[in-house]
Amino acid sequence: MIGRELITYPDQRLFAEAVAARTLLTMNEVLGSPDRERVDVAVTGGSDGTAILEAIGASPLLDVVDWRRVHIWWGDERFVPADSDERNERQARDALFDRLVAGGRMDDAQIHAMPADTRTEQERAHATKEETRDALRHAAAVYQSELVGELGQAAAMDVMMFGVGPDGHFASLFPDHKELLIDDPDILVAGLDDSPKPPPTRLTFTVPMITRTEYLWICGSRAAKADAMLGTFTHERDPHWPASFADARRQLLWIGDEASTSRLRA
Ligand SMILES: O=C1O[C@H](COP(=O)(O)O)[C@@H](O)[C@H](O)[C@H]1O
Repeated sequence: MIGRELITYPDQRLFAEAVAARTLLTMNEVLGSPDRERVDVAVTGGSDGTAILEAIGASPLLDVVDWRRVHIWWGDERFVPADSDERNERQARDALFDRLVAGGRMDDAQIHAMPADTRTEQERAHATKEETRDALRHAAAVYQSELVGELGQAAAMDVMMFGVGPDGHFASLFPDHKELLIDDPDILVAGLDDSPKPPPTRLTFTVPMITRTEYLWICGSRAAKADAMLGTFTHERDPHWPASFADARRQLLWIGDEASTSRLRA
């Protein structure tokens, strides 16, 4: 495992602005490497993920990045219909990407959302457990094919940012759930139908996909995340603390505010 570092900002606003600036500068640095055509970034949902995307949109550094060379992916998604407000994609588009596309900075084809549940309400309501699992397996395979089609067999992100839940989950990898233990390097995306946080059906990057990232940041602000920041930062590959499985090739950071990192600094 690569060494981990903890960074603390005074409050949630400065935390979001700082992660936004770090993301933009890192994307620009990656794009500056010789022979580099594109940068691939996986974003996250939830309160911190959305605050960071809003801060990217408001950042004075927004245009240091050549957005025509940026590809956006998701580390996890709620497997619900495409128009559901629960979609991480919907929240991220509202917070940032719709504006970048409408303003001509990016093309919609650069935004790689995870598949939505295309079944009708009736089909979903009457589906057996096995039918729902089949739908999830199919959706996971579709996203994996898109990753491999775009980035090759060794598909990897340059930058991944994750929120951390109060229970220590990251992506849709939950405490003591079997998807967390997938270690087959050929399985990049998995589905689950028993998420303890609603909705129960979700898609998620697996640990092998996550840990081949260059820059990886676990982001959690506010007091509600204090236990999770402590538990995930101070354990390694502990199934009770999913984000403790985080690893990266170049940089691995836990980023919080004073309230969320209070127990780590005590
Ligand atoms: O359900 C999810 O939760 C986590 C954390 O969300 P938060 O609101 O507690 O910050 C999020 O990172 C993940 O993408 C999302 O699907």
